[in-house]
Amino acid sequence: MTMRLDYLSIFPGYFDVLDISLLGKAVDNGLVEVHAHDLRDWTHDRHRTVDDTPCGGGAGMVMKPDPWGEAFDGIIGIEPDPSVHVIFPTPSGIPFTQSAAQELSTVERVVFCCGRYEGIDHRVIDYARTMWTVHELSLGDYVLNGGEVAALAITEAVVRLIPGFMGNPESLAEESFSPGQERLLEYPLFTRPVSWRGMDVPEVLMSGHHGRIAEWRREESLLLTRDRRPDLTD
Ligand SMILES: NC(=O)c1ccno1
Repeated sequence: MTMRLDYLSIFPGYFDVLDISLLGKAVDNGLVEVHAHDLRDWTHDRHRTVDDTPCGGGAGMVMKPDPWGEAFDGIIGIEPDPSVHVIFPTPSGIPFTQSAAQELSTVERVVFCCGRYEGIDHRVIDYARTMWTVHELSLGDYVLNGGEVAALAITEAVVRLIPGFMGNPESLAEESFSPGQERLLEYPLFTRPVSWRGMDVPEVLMSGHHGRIAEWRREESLLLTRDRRPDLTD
């Protein structure tokens, strides 16, 4: 399966980075197909206007619905299709989690709608919900200047889970938040040299005793999770 990823933004250049590293390799080996679009290509005035003042007053500008609607028509189509997943990165979205990344890694088409200014006219989201499967997703309780960086983060979290993307799928099994990890944070990692600036790799990790190593790692994960993310252990 090839996953098609579309990005709608007034700064499509943000997505040039997807040609680099593993994501670039995923494109080269046909796992993903990436299309970045400039929302202004669906405007019709000299200034290629995409925003206007908010109805009801308030600071800043709101993204007009018209360019979004025409871009949807051109990029996705005018027929409803729930197999298309449309993502609006927004601080008011539901928290984006590893399980959401896992679910999205199995779909064939994802369209990212990257808002700017104060946000997108809500009718755009309401319209999208009548046509496709919509996700309003938040990376965390903070505000970015737009959805582009969040779209890149979500892309990386999703694409790396596509079968065939990671050279060694085993490396996914023990990461933080991996399925079967009981929502535990990953244990501390070490490699050679065994001694570095007066600090040594924990002896148990050099013992070759797999049972003890597994026990040490689980204990470290439990301690780390309890300390940093007690919410995960509820
Ligand atoms: N917190 C977020 O995910 C976000 C997306 C756009 N601005 O903030």
